[in-house]
Amino acid sequence: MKVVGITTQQEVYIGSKDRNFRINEFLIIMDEAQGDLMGEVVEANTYNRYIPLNINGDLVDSSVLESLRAIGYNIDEDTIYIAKVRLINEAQYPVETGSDVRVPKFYEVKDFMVKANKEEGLVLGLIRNTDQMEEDMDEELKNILYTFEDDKLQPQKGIPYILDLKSMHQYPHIGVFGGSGSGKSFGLRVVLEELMKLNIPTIVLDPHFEMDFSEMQEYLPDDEKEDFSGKFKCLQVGYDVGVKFEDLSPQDLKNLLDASSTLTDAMNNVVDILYKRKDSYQSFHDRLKMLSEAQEEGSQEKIKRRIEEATTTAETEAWKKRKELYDSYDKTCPYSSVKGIFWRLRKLYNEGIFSNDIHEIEEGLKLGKLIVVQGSTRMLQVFSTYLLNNLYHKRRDFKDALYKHTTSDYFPPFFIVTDESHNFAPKGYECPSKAVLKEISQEGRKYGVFLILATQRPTLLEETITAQLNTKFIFRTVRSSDIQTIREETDIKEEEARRLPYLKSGDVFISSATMGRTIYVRIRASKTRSPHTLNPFDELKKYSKEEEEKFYRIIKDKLPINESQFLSILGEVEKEYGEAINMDQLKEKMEKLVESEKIEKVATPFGDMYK
Ligand SMILES: Nc1ncnc2c1ncn2[C@@H]1O[C@H](COP(=O)(O)OP(=O)(O)OP(=O)(O)O)[C@@H](O)[C@H]1O
Repeated sequence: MKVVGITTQQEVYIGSKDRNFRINEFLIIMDEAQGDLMGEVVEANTYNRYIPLNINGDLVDSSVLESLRAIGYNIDEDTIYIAKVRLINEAQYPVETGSDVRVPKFYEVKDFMVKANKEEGLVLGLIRNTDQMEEDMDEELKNILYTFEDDKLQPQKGIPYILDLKSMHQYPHIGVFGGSGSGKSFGLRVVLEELMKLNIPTIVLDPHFEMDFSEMQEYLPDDEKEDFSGKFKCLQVGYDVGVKFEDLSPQDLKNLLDASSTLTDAMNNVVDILYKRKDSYQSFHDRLKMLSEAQEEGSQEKIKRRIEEATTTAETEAWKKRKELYDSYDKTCPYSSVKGIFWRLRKLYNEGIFSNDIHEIEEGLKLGKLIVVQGSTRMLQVFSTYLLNNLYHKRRDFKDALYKHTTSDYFPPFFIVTDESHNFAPKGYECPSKAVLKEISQEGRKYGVFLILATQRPTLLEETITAQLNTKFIFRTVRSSDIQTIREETDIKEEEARRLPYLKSGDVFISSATMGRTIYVRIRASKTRSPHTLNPFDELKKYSKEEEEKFYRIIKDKLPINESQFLSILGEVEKEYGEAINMDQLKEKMEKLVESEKIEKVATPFGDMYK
């Protein structure tokens, strides 16, 4: 392997007769004047005279061919391999043409590639095209992961990619970008497994109900299986967790109502006026209700008449209360805004938001657990605003108290992870969850609160947040507007950007400030799997088989059954089956059992007999 053609201080071409190059592999150029120079292949080509070389649309740099010829390559006969190599550090002078090139030893690249040990970092995958350096790699870096490729679990061949967790103190946030099916969720799962391994408190917003870690991948050998059950907890908004109304500040309440559906200025005003400290849901609800009912009457006279016409003391009292509210607030709180707030409040209540609190989440985080908060995107938008504000401020108060030498309850540093993050921090319009995420993206570092934000559409994510994501995982991306955003927001090179639409699922460019460059990685095989991995068609088959089994168990003891007996057994079957069944359905189910040869059907003078 030799340097060929015109060189610069940053870039050279390398030619070889017998060794094909791979993108992203490292090579060492032995420059006689400047010593060893490390470079990375950014483009690999083969040249054969019958097929003109064409790099990037330009016809081959004739200097490359000339110098190949000059240093003894038979370019008319042989196939020649050519690599474009970018130096890791700029050379002082242009590289000497004709310099020999060799593959580096592990210790020569170690500083570029390994920044943390496996006990303290996140073991996320394998650095692609580093297999040649594996032999003399440190023992503790060997055999620490598997990849899953070509439908098989593959042993580690190359240098592991270990994300340096401690460096996050300096470079705190991570972005995960990639189109549908590119391996984003799978990658997130691996990150979360690693966070659990290290007992890092983590909160995951999971709109897809997929971040469950109970099921192991089928491909995993027994000795690799790991029980995560004590390390994570899935909690559903509205069932397991919610907002304790009594703890809400007026701003929290406004955020919640706004997340439910946008508040006008007048509505904001209504909350400021009508919401009292220590209000319970019921007391606030009743105040809104009674005021709006009084406003519906339309005037003080009409309300007075209601008081006079009341037939019971309770009714009189209720209308007196309404009158009081009407006198105090009618002028400042327009009816439509009161109704608007009332309607939004009811909606949140009906969704169960106020039925619980976040105690379980706080306790889980304090124990170093991964807490998965599940709910529809809308519910999570509403709830996360409250939750994140709350947790972030708890952590902030604790740290601030430390600085000020005052006391505050301990609250640990933690990660916030979410898929579909553009829904929580959209570009171009305001939403309550965006404000808190923006604040954390800008200030979280100080307090030890870290973000991992995944999205299919980086273009739709709030720009000021994207700019704060110091480490970016870039999976396959096809949409040109997203590729453009990625190019603007990361240091990926033009050659890498061109490869983005063709990346395999699970292959990723990791652009990180710690590494100072982009690294091409295969995400390791996850240990656990998503509960949704069952193919929908297999699911259909499984479901109907289970249903058939269930029906068979019920009917087995009643055989033989004549068609004429259907009506008499229907009630009993229905009861045991637990669902309403009519005569036609009963017959259909019996026919299915005949079809699958579980039972037999014979014709008799009294109709069909099943046995
Ligand atoms: N590192 C990997 N190793 C092995 N298989 C992978 C890897 N990454 C992804 N896959 C496979 O590719 C498929 C798609 O991956 P995944 O579900 O993570 O995509 P996605 O980017 O999250 O898509 P979407 O945004 O639509 O959910 C999965 O079936 C998964 O099994």
